[in-house]
Amino acid sequence: MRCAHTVEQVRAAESQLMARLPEGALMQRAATGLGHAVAELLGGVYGRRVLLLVGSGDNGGDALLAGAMLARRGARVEAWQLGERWHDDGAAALRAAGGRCVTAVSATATPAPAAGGYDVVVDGVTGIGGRPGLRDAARAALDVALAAGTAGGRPLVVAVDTPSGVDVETGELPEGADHVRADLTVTFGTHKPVHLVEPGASACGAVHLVDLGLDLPPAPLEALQPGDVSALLPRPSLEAHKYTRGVVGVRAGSTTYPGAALLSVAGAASGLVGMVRYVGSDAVARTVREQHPEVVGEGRVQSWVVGSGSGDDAAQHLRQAGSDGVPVVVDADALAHLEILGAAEQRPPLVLTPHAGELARLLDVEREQVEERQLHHAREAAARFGATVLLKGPHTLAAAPDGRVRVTTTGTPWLATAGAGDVLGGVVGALLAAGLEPLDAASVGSWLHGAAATLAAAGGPIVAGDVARALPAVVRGLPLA
Ligand SMILES: NC(=O)C1=CN([C@@H]2O[C@H](COP(=O)(O)OP(=O)(O)OC[C@H]3O[C@@H](n4cnc5c(N)ncnc54)[C@H](O)[C@@H]3O)[C@@H](O)[C@H]2O)[C@@H](O)CC1
Ligand SMILES: [K+]
Repeated sequence: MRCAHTVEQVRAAESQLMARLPEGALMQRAATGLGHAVAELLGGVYGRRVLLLVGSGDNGGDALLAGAMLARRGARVEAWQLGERWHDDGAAALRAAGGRCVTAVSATATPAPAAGGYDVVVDGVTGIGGRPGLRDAARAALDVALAAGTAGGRPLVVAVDTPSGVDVETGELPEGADHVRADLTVTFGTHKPVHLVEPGASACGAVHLVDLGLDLPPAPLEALQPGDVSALLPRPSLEAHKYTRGVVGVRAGSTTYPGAALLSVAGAASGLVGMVRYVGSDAVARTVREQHPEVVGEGRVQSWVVGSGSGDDAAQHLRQAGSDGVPVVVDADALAHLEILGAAEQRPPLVLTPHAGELARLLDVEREQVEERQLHHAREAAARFGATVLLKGPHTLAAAPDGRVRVTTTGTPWLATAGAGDVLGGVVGALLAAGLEPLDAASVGSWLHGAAATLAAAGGPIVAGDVARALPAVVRGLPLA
């Protein structure tokens, strides 16, 4: 599991560990990891040109100590002091190693870059102690530094802990203000939300975690890894029969949108449960069975998938599904009718699967607000509706009512195609029927769906049905649990 902790949790764990270590040992651990990561990125150290942008806190201290390590190994290292003060021991170490320190850098007094430019700019302006946005001195220094590439092109950018200027706790970008965009972010101890949550995650580039040996509490934000998915995936036991594996019911599609029925069923019928039932008009049910002969009609189920392409029938389907008391995936047209299910405490467990526009309507905000503050709005909706919310997008979030969130890191931009959401709803419904808790079903379903899309796409275009067809191969390729 990739875990992201809050700044408060990180600080508590760091102070516990610091109390047991000699002074400065923890920062030295961080700086050593940072120095190695920069060396690896550059493919060597000797003769490389390194510029450190150094703020007033310990983030800058990390940069200075890593710079000293690189200077000792033959890099030409320069540090620009962007705050009124900086980490004195770090600056002394850099000087002792032969590095150059430029103090009192301001927006109006930005130094001329070294002749020949820089291979790498290390952003040590702010880390977990920073407020969102870049101050003028940092912005001006960054502009000058990024323009000072070598003959090989613009310098690479390595962010220390977090790209300065982004909101560490939420992954939000400061409105109207600037932030660093890194090629590589080297973080310490654990991930922070910005490393996993968009739009900030994209500003991190690749993320490298340096272990500090922190003793951390459970994380409020996680990203499943292949081994986690494998461990959570329901697998048939030796004694299994079709009913013990779970039965999922699909109430989706209509004569106007028969494709939604076919794709929801395709997701549900990708082999993760013992049986799939379809409930809808006779004409659509016939089409479904022509393409999926294994699908049967109405009867007992362990979960429902409701709403995609249901049109005017969505409310009625949701009421009927909700009256069974089994978990329900509420998608598309059904999202507008949640009140039909009564008060939160009377409802069966729900997984809502909105995209940003649908979630905006549910919360009565603008779509842009949801896109800019995805973590906030996913959590807000999960708490307000007492449901697991799968906010679909380039980096889908699964939020539980208790505040836990999982980020989906699989997927490909080719997945932005009509009907892909219908397949996802079917997969999540199947996992609910197979016995997973709503947060597990939503996050595992989304992970498998993204991985199936990547596998099917293989770098090229796909349609939604390809995702469902690739799903068994993704399951086969999971590491052994
Ligand atoms: N606490 C620890 O034990 C460890 C901390 N480490 C490093 O220390 C960092 C945290 O250090 P700090 O708590 O000193 O905080 P930071 O260095 O992240 O930033 C705080 C400083 O930046 C200034 N600042 C805040 N917002 C700013 C902005 N928008 N623009 C410019 N300056 C701004 C503040 O006035 C303050 O001086 C971590 O991110 C990590 O890099 C590591 O060395 C590992 C150990
Ligand atoms: K930084």
